[in-house]
Amino acid sequence: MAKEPVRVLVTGAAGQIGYALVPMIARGVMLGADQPVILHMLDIPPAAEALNGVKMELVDAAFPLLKGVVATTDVVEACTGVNIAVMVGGFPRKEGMERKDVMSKNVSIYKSQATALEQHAAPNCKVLVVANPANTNALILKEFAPSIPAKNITCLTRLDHNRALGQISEKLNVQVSDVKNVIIWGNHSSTQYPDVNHATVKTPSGEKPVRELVKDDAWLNGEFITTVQQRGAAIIKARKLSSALSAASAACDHIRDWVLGTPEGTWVSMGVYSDGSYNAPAGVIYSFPVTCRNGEWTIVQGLAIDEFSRKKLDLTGAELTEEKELAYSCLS
Ligand SMILES: NC(=O)c1ccc[n+]([C@@H]2O[C@H](COP(=O)([O-])OP(=O)(O)OC[C@H]3O[C@@H](n4cnc5c(N)ncnc54)[C@H](O)[C@@H]3O)[C@@H](O)[C@H]2O)c1
Ligand SMILES: O=C(O)C[C@H](O)C(=O)O
Repeated sequence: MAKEPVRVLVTGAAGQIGYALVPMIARGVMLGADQPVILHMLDIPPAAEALNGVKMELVDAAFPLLKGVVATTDVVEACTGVNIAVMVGGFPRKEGMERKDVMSKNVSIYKSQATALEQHAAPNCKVLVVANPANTNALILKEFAPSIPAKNITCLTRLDHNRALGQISEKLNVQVSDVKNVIIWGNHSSTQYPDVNHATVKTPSGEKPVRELVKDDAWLNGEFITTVQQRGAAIIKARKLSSALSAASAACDHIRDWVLGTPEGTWVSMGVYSDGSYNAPAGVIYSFPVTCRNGEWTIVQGLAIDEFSRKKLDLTGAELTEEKELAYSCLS
């Protein structure tokens, strides 16, 4: 029997990530090739005409899984009945800006959209915040939508996770799909800590630790980390626009693994509401290694954290605590 359609909201759908993301969702990349979808697309009035153009293209693409399109500038209409909300709407960082610089514009958007989601989304709606500062926008959304369970509100660090996999695969000249279990700890910002201490590569003679294969701790503790931390800025410098196709693809990976589950023996990175695991600050949205099953994520516990990593986990945690304060001061 055919599955019932899932309603997926994309905010900021007339923007660059939106333009890359909606066809991926409509093709089944996010929820599977047998899962019909109804797309809800929200943008602001100045982008209404462009949004309508995206809707026209979705119709023209004749996607078999796409069972309907709602394109609107009305936040209540956009949020009504949605099962999944991908929050991309906001103002992107320009060259020379830190993600924090876009804080005040974006947190107020997330405060008001929290209320609309809380009141109108389907029960158990899963929320992924992409717009920067992603962790803190997600936290504000959580704080102002108290009836949405905290476990349903996440932010995107899968792009950073995928960037780390990509760097290791290039360094070792191996398939990216053979590399797994990197971790992004903390904030989706330049303080994030991409950690390879538990990462492995599938080789003809079994799974081997990344450190053993790379045999270059100076690179792993130096250039590898800064390349991943600064990759967003490098893309902005090269394209004069922030990353879009890789961000859209990572958003699909995030939701797919959350809903359909992570493969056995594999974890992924997700920004989730911190319970203080690994002595990260509790009460902020912090990126952890997680596994997913039956639509729920669980933080992977018991990984050894060395002294080098400890400092980096603390540094990015401190930035999130500071961002939380800054966000509240912007809202007051
Ligand atoms: N977490 C990540 O890994 C990651 C990666 C890339 C980009 N980003 C962030 O994603 C966001 C979107 O990036 P983009 O390149 O698509 O930007 P963009 O400017 O091309 O698109 C953003 C869209 O949001 C719309 N918008 C603005 N305010 C809105 C509101 N209140 N409600 C609904 N829509 C609204 C704009 O009109 C625009 O169409 C930015 O904040 C960017 O920094 C995050
Ligand atoms: O770096 C940015 O501002 C854009 C995005 O967050 C990215 O990581 O590419």
